[in-house]
Amino acid sequence: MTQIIDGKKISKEIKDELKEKVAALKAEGKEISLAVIQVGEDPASTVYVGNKKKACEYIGIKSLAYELPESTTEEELLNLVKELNERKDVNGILVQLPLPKHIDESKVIETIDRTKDVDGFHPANVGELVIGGPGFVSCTPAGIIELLKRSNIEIEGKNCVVIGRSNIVGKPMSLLLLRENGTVTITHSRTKNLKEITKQADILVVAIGKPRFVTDEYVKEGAVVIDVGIHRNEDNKLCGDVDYDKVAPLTSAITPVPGGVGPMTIAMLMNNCVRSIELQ
Ligand SMILES: Nc1nc2c(c(=O)[nH]1)N[C@@H](CN(C=O)c1ccc(C(=O)N[C@@H](CCC(=O)O)C(=O)O)cc1)CN2
Repeated sequence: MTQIIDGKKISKEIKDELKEKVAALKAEGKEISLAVIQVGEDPASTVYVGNKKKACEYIGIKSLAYELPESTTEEELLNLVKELNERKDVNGILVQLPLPKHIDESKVIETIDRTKDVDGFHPANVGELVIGGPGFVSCTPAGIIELLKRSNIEIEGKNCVVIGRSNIVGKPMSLLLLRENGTVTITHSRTKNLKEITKQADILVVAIGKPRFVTDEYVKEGAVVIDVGIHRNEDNKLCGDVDYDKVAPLTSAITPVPGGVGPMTIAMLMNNCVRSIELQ
C-alpha cells in the first residue's frame, strides 16, 4: 500500500519541538529574531512570507518584516542587508526569492552575513555542505531528508535520482542524499534517456519546475517519490511536478502537493533560526 507522506503533520511536529526549545532559550534570557525582506508584491511570495511570519509567531521567534516596493534599487537592498548584518538583535536574515529582475540575487545572497544566512544560500554555507561542515543547509532539501527520516524511509545504499540542478534544491539535495550514504544521480532538462535513469531510482526527487512532468513511465514499482514542484493550474488548484494520480499507485511512498514538501521548507527555516543562536 502507498504511504502518503504528510508534510503538514511532520512540519507541525517539528514546529512543536522548536517551540519548546525556544521557550527554554527564552528562560535563559535568549531571544531569537528573524528579519524577513520581500521586494515587490509577487502574490506567491506574499503567501510564503506570511506563512513564515505565522510560523515565527507560533514558535516564539520575533519577526521583523521589511516590505519594500518593486522599485527598490539593488544598492538600497544591499544597504538594508548590511545594516541588518551589523545588528546584534537580529539573528537571521531572509530575502524572499525571486527578486525583481533589476536586482542581482547572487550579490544580495553573498552580502548576507553567513552566520545569519538561515536560508543556507550563501556560498560559504554551500561550501560547508560540500565538505560536511556545520553551516546552514537550504531549507527545502533539508526538509526532504527530515521527511524521509521521520517516515522511516532508509536512504543508505539506495539509488537516489534527483531531477533538477538548481542551487536552492537540486544541488544541495544531491549532496544531502550523498551525506546519508545514498548512491546519487543528478539529472536535468538536458539529460538523455531520462526515463531509463529515473526508472532505476529507489528514491526519486523531482524538482524540474514543469507541472505533472513525471508520469508512471518514469517510475519503478515500489519507488519513493518526492515532489518539490508547486504550480497553480487554470482552476486555481495546486499541482506538483509529478502526475500524482498516475504515479501514486505505483509507489511505496509519495509526497502530495500541497501538503508535502512545501510546509517542511518553513519548518526547516524555523530550525535554522534556532540554530543561528548556536552558530553566532
Ligand atoms: N528566500 C527564499 N525564497 C524562496 C524559497 C526559500 O526557501 N527561501 N523557497 C521557495 C518558496 N517557499 C519559501 O520561501 C515556499 C514554497 C512553498 C511553501 C508551501 O508551504 N507550500 C504549500 C502550498 C502553499 C500555497 O497555497 O501556495 C504546500 O506545498 O503545501 C512554503 C514555502 C521560493 N522562494
